Amino acid sequence: LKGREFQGASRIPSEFSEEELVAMKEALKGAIQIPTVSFSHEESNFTALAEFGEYIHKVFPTVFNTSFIRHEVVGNYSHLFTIQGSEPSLQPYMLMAHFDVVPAHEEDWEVPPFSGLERDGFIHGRGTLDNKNSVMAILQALELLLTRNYKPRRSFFITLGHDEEVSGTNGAQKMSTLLQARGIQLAFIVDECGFILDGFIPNLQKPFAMISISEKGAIDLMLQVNMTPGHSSAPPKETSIGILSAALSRLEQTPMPNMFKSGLLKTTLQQLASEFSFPTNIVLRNLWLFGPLVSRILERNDVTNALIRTTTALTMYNAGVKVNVIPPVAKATVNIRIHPAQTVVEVLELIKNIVADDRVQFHVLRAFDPLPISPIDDQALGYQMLHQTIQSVFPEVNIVTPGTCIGNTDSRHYTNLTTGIYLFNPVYLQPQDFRSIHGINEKISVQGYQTQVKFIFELIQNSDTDRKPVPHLHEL
Ligand SMILES: CCCCCCCC/C=C\CCCCCCCC(=O)N[C@@H](CCCCN)C(=O)O
Ligand SMILES: [Zn+2]
Ligand SMILES: [Zn+2]
Repeated sequence: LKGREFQGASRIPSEFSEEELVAMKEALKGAIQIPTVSFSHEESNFTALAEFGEYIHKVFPTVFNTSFIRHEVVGNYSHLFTIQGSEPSLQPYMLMAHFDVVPAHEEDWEVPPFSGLERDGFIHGRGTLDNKNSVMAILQALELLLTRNYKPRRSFFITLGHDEEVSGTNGAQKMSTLLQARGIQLAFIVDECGFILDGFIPNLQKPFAMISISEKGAIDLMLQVNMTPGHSSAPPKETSIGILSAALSRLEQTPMPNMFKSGLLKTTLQQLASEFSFPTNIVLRNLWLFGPLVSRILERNDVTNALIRTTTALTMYNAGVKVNVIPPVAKATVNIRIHPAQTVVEVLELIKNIVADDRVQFHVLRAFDPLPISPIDDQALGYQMLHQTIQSVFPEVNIVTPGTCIGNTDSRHYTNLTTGIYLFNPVYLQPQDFRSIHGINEKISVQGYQTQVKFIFELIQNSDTDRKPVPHLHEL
């Protein structure tokens, strides 16, 4: 299946001049230098968000001056591009990314987080993986295609959110509402989260591509205990702090059920079996027998544990007004990430049973179910387009597997427009890179970024196909 070649249109090779390669990385560096930080729902660096809009106008002039591309600013800072294809019968698709970033504490970094400095072949800074790399790579690939006189057959949208890190309610949610009002239905969406994973599984030497086809749900839950205040010189047997702490400790010490049996990680491991030598390959091929053993091993690692169960993180605690006053109220907030095989209602019930104390009140601050699981069969255009493009751009990657995003992305605001949501950032990710996302020393290799541009350049052309995807060989 080769997109444009099948249509008789000549395919534009993904080859870039030295000058273009340099311009690519310089454009990303400039984007990193704009501190588009989302601090909270109320507080963002609005000046930087506006500056980012001016910046993309400057570095991608062709995108903004092409007759078949419509650009709109939504929610003051987010960007919606409608790229009109020549074949209206082909259902459009959408490429997504976000350009807000989480804060960075400069002192902890080896290289200033908003410097975009290039060192040892890497571009350093907040947003180089999450997710300005995608914002810039999408626009860059389109700019390069347009300068080669590309005109798509299949229409597509590009949405660039400005508030993903604080829920996407002003950006993605508004763009979704706007597209819905226009009657748009999408063949598929591609957003951040999956990667080419390298070094996440012990004894697996080779990298593999994981396309997330669902993402976990979430609950922000506030627990509160009210008690009568009084003098600390004659304390009661139990205080609000003690009762709440005991409840929180029970939550931390009682893991949610292991859902390995009904999760996607099982499929991933079965697909990876052939990459291992004896006896791991036999174990992974026979998970009906070795499943309990394997899932116990997966529980030991924080990332794989997050993939097999709902997790409960104690993130905020507040109590006490003065050292000699028994506090009237203690509050804590727990951030829960729901496994795709469970729901908000089920998890809340489990939480209440674990806490098992009527003095603890529960206030749900925000909750949403996991995303539905997107199809990956031979007719699933989005999955097949990504699969095909991975095979051509990363020929060294043998295995492409579906997975679950353990975080949340803006894509969850678009479930009204499509059933095919695929989360894949075409970049190599090692465990230390994973820790740099929202952590310190986030960076991307220059070559990795240039390959990401190439990937999108090819993905856009591949998506021009009007054929149903042909069956591919399964790894199983
Ligand atoms: C055997 C397989 C091993 C798999 C290893 C998986 C490695 C995980 C790879 C990537 C995960 C990166 C997650 C980044 C996307 C998350 C985006 C994010 O941080 N979103 C925020 C949204 C906040 C919205 C407001 N509350 C979040 O989830 O907190
Ligand atoms: Zn992100
Ligand atoms: Zn993030």
